[in-house]
Amino acid sequence: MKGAPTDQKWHVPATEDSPHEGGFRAEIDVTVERGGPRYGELIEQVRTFMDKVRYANPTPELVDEIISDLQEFNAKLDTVLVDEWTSPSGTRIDLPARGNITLPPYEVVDGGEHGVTATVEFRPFHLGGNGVAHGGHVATAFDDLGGMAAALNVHGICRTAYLTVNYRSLTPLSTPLMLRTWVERRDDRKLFVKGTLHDGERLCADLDALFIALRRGQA
Ligand SMILES: CCCCCCCC(=O)SCCNC(=O)CCNC(=O)[C@H](O)C(C)(C)COP(=O)(O)OP(=O)(O)OC[C@H]1O[C@@H](n2cnc3c(N)ncnc32)[C@H](O)[C@@H]1OP(=O)(O)O
Repeated sequence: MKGAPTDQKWHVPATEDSPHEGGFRAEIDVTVERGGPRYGELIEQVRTFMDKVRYANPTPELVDEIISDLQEFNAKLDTVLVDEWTSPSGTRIDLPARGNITLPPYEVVDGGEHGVTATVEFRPFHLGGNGVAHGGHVATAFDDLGGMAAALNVHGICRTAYLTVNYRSLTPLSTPLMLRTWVERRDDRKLFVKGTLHDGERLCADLDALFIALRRGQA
């Protein structure tokens, strides 16, 4: 179990009356095959690159060289672009944060209708200032894992209506932290979600959020 609970039914096949038009796809094609066995290493290299860029002070010559290398990489990827529904970044549930490069890497250790428990590690590039995590990245982790708790509770797609993060103490970088989210109350399509982020015993932040279960075909 890494980017999502693997004992849940993620692959939802489309039926005749649920065409792939408008709203979320009727068929969410979850597979751990796309991108191949080393796709996770690619994502990890991208994250490491962002860590280095955040802290490097390159010479103008090195900047020229890296731009040229990146242009080559981007041209290679241009030949294999697909839509969001079939890109491995975001659907590889076997990888930290489902292989989604935009998320702080987390690993789900438990997840179901009762809520989600995950370890999350903010990377050096998630720096806010003075050596600790940027509050926006903390909110991103809460949004994704709060949304996952809501989705597992209703067995459907949910969108964030509001998300309040209380920053209780500093959130360290490069440290395994424990993030928990759970649905405290459900009122029809409204899911009131709570969450906590701990560094050991210390509470770094907590969450109070509302997620709305989407109607069929809703964007
Ligand atoms: C596993 C991966 C998980 C990933 C999770 C990531 C989640 C995200 O980041 S989603 C992106 C950020 N969110 C958005 O862009 C949402 C933008 N907003 C919207 O699309 C809509 O406003 C949406 C869907 C939230 C609600 O719209 P809609 O479905 O028409 O519901 P609507 O009728 O307005 O509201 C439903 C109920 O919620 C209440 N509600 C809606 N928004 C709010 C709010 N901000 N505060 C309080 N109550 C609210 C309404 O009052 C209503 O209550 P009641 O049923 O008691 O009258």
